[in-house]
Amino acid sequence: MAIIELKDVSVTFHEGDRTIEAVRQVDLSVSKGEIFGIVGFSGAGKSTLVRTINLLERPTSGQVLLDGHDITQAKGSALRDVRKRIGFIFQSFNLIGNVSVGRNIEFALKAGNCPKREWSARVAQLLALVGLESKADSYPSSLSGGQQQRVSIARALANNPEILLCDEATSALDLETTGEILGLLQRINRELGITIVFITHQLDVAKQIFDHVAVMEEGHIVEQGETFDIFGAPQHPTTRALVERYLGVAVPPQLVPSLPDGTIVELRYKGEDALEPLISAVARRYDVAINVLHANVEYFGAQAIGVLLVLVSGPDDALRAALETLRSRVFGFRELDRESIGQVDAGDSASLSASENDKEGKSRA
Ligand SMILES: Nc1ncnc2c1ncn2[C@@H]1O[C@H](COP(=O)(O)OP(=O)(O)OP(=O)(O)O)[C@@H](O)[C@H]1O
Repeated sequence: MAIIELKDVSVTFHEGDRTIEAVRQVDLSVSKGEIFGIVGFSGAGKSTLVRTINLLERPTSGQVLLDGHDITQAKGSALRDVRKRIGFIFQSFNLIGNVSVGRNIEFALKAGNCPKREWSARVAQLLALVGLESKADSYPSSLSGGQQQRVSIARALANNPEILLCDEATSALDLETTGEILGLLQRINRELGITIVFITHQLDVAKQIFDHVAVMEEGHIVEQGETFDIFGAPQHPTTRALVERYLGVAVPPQLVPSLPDGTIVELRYKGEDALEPLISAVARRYDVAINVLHANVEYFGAQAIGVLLVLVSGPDDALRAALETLRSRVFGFRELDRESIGQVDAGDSASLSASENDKEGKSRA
């Protein structure tokens, strides 16, 4: 059952003479209890879209539904109720620096009308949940980034929300701490049944925890579905760029001129399919040479996706027949242009990361 539905949602900003269509006609449905991810280029509209869910941003048109109820125009106590049902965590933690960790959480309890006599027990319970039992009296500045994000998670859960929105919640953290925070969020999702909507530009995050994913570009959702399907067989160029960069199928440019004649093909396959026997069988049957240039296997949840870059060479007819057989036996098949293969990685990685420069550029725009 859908806990969040966005129907034909658009958000338009006006800055002087400029009109910015940050979100365009988005339809989205998030099921109760899942972890739903939104990925895309910097400036694609991800944050704006997610902010419409708790009405931090009002849609210019379209509807936001929570549990089937239209909340788009919620005001006053109805709006407070919506906000209570939805927790929010950010990349920058947003803790109040001059009060203790415990007080940070108490502010949220107060805002949610929790009786004062229950505060101290609730703070202890929340800090235990995030593994920071001993930190109630510490100040945020004395904590590591990962610990600060744990506090912000505890604060976001103070009023027992049904939904947790995470905006680049791990982007400021190192790899190990990211893994710990993702583990905590997964536990919160499973044990407390909290639905999570998570924005990220980090495919590593997406592949570890998303059940479903939506890919955004220029305000539109260009592709959405089960994470494994979307990343395993990406259809849209933006998704392909994300996946190609992540799976690292590019060949170093300096190697390209030295490759023998032939066709370079990217084969994508489900992890359990063994490709080696297929490759040797095809090579033997058509008397062509098949050289593996690059191989990679990545796990998306429990499922693996393999990518193999091969160079197939031989007489024209045999080559065509061999390629057709390979095409019919894998679930992703793409002939690559020699000129472009060596360049895929660098260009995409620069443009896909939500770097500080991107953000500064955006705020100047
Ligand atoms: N309050 C605002 N006023 C004007 N323009 C805005 C506002 N908020 C966002 N925008 C613009 O809307 C577009 C989408 O921004 P948004 O922050 O939603 O993208 P994003 O995909 O989350 O990017 P990032 O990953 O860099 O955070 C951008 O062009 C941005 O400059």
